[in-house]
Amino acid sequence: MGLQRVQVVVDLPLFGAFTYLSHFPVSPGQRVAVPFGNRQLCGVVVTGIPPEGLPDSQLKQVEQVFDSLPPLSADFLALAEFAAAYYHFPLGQTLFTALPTGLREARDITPPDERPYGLTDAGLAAMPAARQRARMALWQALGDGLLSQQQARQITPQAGKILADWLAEGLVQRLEPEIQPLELGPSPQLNADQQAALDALSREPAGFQAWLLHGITGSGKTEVYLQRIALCLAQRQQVLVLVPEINLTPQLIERFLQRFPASRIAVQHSQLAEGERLRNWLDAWQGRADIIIGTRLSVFTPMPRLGMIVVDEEHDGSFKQQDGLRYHARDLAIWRARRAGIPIVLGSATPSLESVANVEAGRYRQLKLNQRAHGAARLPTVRLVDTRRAKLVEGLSDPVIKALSARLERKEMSLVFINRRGFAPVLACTDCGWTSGCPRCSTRLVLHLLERKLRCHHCGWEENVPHACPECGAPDIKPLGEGTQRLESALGRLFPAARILRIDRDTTQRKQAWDEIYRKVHAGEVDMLVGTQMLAKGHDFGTLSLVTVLNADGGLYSADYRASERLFAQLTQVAGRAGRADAPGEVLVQTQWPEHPLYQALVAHDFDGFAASLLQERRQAAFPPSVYQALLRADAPELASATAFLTHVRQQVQPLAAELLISGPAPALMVRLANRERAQLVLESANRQALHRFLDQLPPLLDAQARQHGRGLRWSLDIDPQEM
Ligand SMILES: Nc1ncnc2c1ncn2[C@@H]1O[C@H](COP(=O)(O)OP(=O)(O)OP(=O)(O)O)[C@@H](O)[C@H]1O
Ligand SMILES: [Zn+2]
Repeated sequence: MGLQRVQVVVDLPLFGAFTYLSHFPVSPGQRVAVPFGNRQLCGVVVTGIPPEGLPDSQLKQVEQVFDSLPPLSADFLALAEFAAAYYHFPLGQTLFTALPTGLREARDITPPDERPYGLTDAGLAAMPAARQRARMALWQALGDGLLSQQQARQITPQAGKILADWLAEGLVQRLEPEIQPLELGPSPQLNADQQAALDALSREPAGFQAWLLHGITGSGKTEVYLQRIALCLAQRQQVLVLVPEINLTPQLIERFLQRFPASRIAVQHSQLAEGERLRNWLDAWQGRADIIIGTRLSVFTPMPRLGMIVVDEEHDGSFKQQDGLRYHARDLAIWRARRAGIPIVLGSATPSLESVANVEAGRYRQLKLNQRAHGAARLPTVRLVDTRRAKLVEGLSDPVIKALSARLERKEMSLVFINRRGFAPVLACTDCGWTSGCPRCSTRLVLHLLERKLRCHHCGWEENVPHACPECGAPDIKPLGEGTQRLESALGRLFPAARILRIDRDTTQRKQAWDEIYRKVHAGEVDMLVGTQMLAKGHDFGTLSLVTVLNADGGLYSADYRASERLFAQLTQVAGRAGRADAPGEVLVQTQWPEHPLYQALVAHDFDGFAASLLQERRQAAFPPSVYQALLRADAPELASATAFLTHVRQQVQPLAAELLISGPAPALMVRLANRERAQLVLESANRQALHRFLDQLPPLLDAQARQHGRGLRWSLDIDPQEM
């Protein structure tokens, strides 16, 4: 075999592949060790024709081929190539993001051979002497059927050594494991909506189809997934289930284990120990795992027998990665399902407007679950408490205090929800309801208290903070959504006897935190749960009968045009924790704007109406999903350099930007982060192809421009950005 030229990518921020010579036969997807500068790096061979021209003498050579594992599959490479192209990110870094850490290093990985042992004909005839107890026991057990390494070790601790000897002597052989017949744990009788959804999902001929399973909170969406997954497993297909970070609870995994006791379920998330993540990844790739449940990064897990993808809580923000490869796992999952020719089910009680628009456009088909699944459970009654005229004690209105005491007396659990999430502060007049809007964009101006400025984070408009309301002249204008931190201790003072459990990022850091929370809740050791948005996700707390929401208004008039979509989803989800069992649920929302359409829709449980009006607004204002956006971010030690860089870029690219609208530079919502200051350009177009054709040309140009602006400057592109 002579020298072969191959294209290799490495884990560095460099676009394009590098050409190497190889003495070894290699194919795309093979991991190799290559010299790079004065280091040795792990590389992955990719498809693509090496450029002509360079003489062999100028090329370096592949130093090693890691061939204990087969090359990465064509499907895996294709997904990475698509992600790199779509997110305009270097292919090398994209590929390495998609790999588990163990495979990112320049070393060979030998997967454990998990095939069981069986006796050969020679082995069958070679009965050990009776005094060799261990050998005899093992030989007899093998006579009854195949044994895994682990089962053999349970028979005798010397099994490893004995089996290795016998393998060398040809007395045993390693065989493909027997396929376990599918076993199903007990499942409830589906209600009519669930059955109709399952029938629709099962009736379709094989092939790609995106489904939106839109079911109210507690309507039994998970049950529909489980029963549809059973059909895949019965056909020996693998299933990928993507869930938001916070929903990957032991309870969820337990539910899968109980339903599919004989199937192999592997978990993938970033907190998993490196070894376990690699093992699970290999199990998926080599077809041993039947079900992969994981967070966004598991969308890349190679699965040769993939038969269906489920994306639970598809609206959840954690599916979008916010740094490095800024991918959206739901969107990549759709691409993957299309390429594989399989169905994908997106589930939510509050689908994203993107998905609602895709249903309208006929790209997705919608299935609805309109009733709660559990026996007599109903959606909770939602009431608004007008706080404009009410007297508040420690931020709590009289109806809220009364409702909390009533639950305490009845020994039912309540949830007090505080929205601490940083909705950027917007000024509002408490008299007439005026809020600080941008004169040039349909967004709100953000209050920067230190500089006493109002700024638009879309176009960069800036003005001084007014002393009185520009609309009605009242002096009482103040930022929305302030002051809730002290709530927990306030509740403690108001209800000294109550057992209060606070749930937020701090209290759920530890690994077992959620287990402990569930244990306490289900043991009846909690009267009031106090918490932030983490509580709004798909938890099932059983006996919860009251939810109170104290300071949601901040999200109503936020500078971020997605804020009302998020707020509605969040309130619907948190309200949905109430009344899931037999006790009817009640939700009280304190607000200064009870007339606001968002709250009216919440009271009426009218997701469809509210989503339609939001979509209408987005179309009028030309915001996503009616246009496609990309953000060009720059950061530097000082805002001025980031802004100057973007101004130059803008001047330079303007002639290329037909069919595009470029806005900015504007400071980012959070200007200062980790001692760097950030600004951005918004690039948008109603034509996705035009936007991407434009973006294709950007990286080299940005690199060149950045070099002129000195070392301190960094840029990044965010395609379909979720945070402005
Ligand atoms: N057909 C059914 N009959 C009785 N109980 C059911 C049925 N389907 C689901 N359940 C139960 O109802 C509860 C809610 O179901 P599930 O968790 O599947 O709903 P969900 O729609 O995924 O909920 P959410 O999105 O609000 O978290 C669970 O306790 C589940 O076991
Ligand atoms: Zn503006």
